[in-house]
Amino acid sequence: MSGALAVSLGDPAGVGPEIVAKAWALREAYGLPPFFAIGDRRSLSAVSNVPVESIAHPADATDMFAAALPLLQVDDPGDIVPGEPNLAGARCALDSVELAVGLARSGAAAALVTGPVAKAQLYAIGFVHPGQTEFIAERCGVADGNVAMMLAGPGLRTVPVTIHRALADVPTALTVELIVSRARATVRGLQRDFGIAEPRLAVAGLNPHAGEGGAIGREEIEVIAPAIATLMAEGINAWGPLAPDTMFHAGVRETYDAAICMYHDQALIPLKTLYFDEGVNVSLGLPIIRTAPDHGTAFNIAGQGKANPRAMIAAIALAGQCVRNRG
Ligand SMILES: NC(=O)C1=CN([C@@H]2O[C@H](COP(=O)(O)OP(=O)(O)OC[C@H]3O[C@@H](n4cnc5c(N)ncnc54)[C@H](O)[C@@H]3O)[C@@H](O)[C@H]2O)C=CC1
Ligand SMILES: NCC(=O)COP(=O)(O)O
Repeated sequence: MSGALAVSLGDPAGVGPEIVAKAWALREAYGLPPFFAIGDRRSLSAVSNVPVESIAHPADATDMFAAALPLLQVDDPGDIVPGEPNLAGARCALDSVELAVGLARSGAAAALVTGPVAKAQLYAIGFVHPGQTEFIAERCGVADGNVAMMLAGPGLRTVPVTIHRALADVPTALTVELIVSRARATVRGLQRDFGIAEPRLAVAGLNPHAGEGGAIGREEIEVIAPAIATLMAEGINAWGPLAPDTMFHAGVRETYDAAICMYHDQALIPLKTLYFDEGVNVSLGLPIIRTAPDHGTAFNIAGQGKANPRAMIAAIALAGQCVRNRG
């Protein structure tokens, strides 16, 4: 692989710096590709003793990686206290992602892995996107509907069609066009980044029992089934709408490569229940590769040495695998 991966540390008061430092310490055990951190050095030194070396350019990271965690410094003008987020930290987290996206877009970084940010903190500094996924898509010039947020574990991949939306708004936000565009992005991503030639998509219903023939809701008949028909007409191997409560058991999981889900928790609850410690969030449909651990900032344990780095390790490893798959 040419070039190191850029890993933003996320909120300086969250577990991001700790799990990135731990991932570096475990780089040989997990065979991780070279990466460099982007963020404030103080957030690392507050939680870890791993050696950290500042770099001026990503090209310097690969040679240094064996001896120290390379760091591109982004200043956080506030106090950094693990577990106590503030707005300066949110600004630092956002600046770090911004820098990392630019490096990935220019080819200076092979891929982008983002540490966890607190959305409420970002909103408080004027961040207008629902999450990092939409922000990165915009910076890459990709329309929101053409990116898919996929959560991936060893035996399950799920994609929510509507993402960070109030549940009350989901039925009106669900359209044939949105389901089709997310599914297309999923198929292209599975082909390009995961090497799956003919991805199989299982499409969930919205209502209990997938609407029970219209008796418990009509979205399946009026929106989801027409979207599936459109996908099938394009030659995409998609089927459903499936009853959401039964499509995640082990036997059914074996029959598809990704589950297209109608809302955030329908997709993330099964994934995090089965694979919280190793779940990866992958943005599909972008010109760059972007992954992240599935979990959040975990302020309640930040700075206590308790954070499990496995999801960050899985995110770095998967980004490296996607780089290789893209060739
Ligand atoms: N990709 C991202 O940047 C994401 C950010 N978030 C943000 O994170 C913040 C907190 O969200 P929560 O719902 O509390 O979810 P969370 O994932 O931060 O924490 C949920 C529970 O899991 C534990 N946990 C999380 N990561 C862990 C780790 N690596 N090792 C051990 N235990 C861990 C926490 O201590 C907590 O008990 C929110 O502001 C949300 O916006 C949430 C999900 C993803
Ligand atoms: N719940 C998933 C999540 O919050 C991921 O959001 P982001 O990667 O778009 O910031």
